[in-house]
Amino acid sequence: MSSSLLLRQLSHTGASTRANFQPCAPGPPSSHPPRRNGRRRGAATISRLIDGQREREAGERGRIGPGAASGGNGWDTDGSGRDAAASTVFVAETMLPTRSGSYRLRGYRHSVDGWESYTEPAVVVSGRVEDQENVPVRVHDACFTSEVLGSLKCDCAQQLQLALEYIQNTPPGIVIYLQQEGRGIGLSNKIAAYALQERGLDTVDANRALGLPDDCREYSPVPNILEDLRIKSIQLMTNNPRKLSMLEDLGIRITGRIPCIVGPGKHNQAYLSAKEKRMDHLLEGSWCYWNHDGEPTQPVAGPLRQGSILPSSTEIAAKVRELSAEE
Ligand SMILES: Nc1nc2c(ncn2[C@@H]2O[C@H](COP(=O)(O)OP(=O)(O)OP(=O)(O)O)[C@@H](O)[C@H]2O)c(=O)[nH]1
Repeated sequence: MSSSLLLRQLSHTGASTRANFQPCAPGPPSSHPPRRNGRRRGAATISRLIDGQREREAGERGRIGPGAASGGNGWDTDGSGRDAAASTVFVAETMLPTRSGSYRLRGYRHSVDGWESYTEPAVVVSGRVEDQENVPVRVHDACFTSEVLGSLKCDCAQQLQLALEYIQNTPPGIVIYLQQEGRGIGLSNKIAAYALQERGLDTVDANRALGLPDDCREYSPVPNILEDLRIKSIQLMTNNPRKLSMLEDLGIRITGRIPCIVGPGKHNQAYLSAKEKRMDHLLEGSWCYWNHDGEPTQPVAGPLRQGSILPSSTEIAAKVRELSAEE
């Protein structure tokens, strides 16, 4: 999709330029975790690579790849003790020329289990974000099928492109890219869910039929990365109320929402409608996620809680066979 079309779509919701963007009125005092010693409760420490001994050791053991965050296992984000083992390490920065222009690209490593495993958040930066308020931020989760293969079944790749072009055209802004494929269930589980969607289930029921949560993403790297970049407050580029409230619960100051709506196509119409009807995504371009009573809207599905156990790959494969045979 061309840049101008994308910007027209933002313009439809009033967000085409920074000049005409009106941040939402802030909601009621949020339930941010209190800070201990000036630090956010639950915020992990950002340490530079030089301090990352355990992280280096984990790397040497070859444990790179989806960890607790992407599998959604063992990480409790309900506010009680999420700080225990999470930390984020800045690794390096480079300039990256792309089709949408040049960006600073920053690499991080993030662990929620004391570096037994880790994920690699990447951050795309446009303009000077340090010490700024109201910085447009897109928190984007991996979608191999659309971003690498060009799948038309969802809107993920277009949303990523929209965000990249937005921050390029109206800097400053950042895109935080997290390895949480399939809303956190992982690639093969998402493929299993797609197999069931071919048989008529929607994006929510397909996950449930496999015994998987609707959404088990967690965002613990985000406050650390914002802190590392000294970003004081953000305007979140999203249509997803769950993401807004989860980030707010992590202590992030959200001063506004920038809708991230892309036009529907033949192949993703059903998906977009399920996101709106079943997952409460704000796909009609509303500016505020706070409702008229000043309360944040409630997320429809919580993250996995500590101790939750996902079905094994054998169980998922058996379930797909069983449901296919029932037809
Ligand atoms: N389980 C599952 N995951 C999907 C499906 N289609 C896309 N995804 C994943 O969904 C994630 C993106 O989530 P979305 O619900 O599309 O959007 P969002 O990021 O929550 O909300 P926005 O910020 O408004 O984009 C990516 O990790 C994709 O890999 C699907 O049918 N099933």
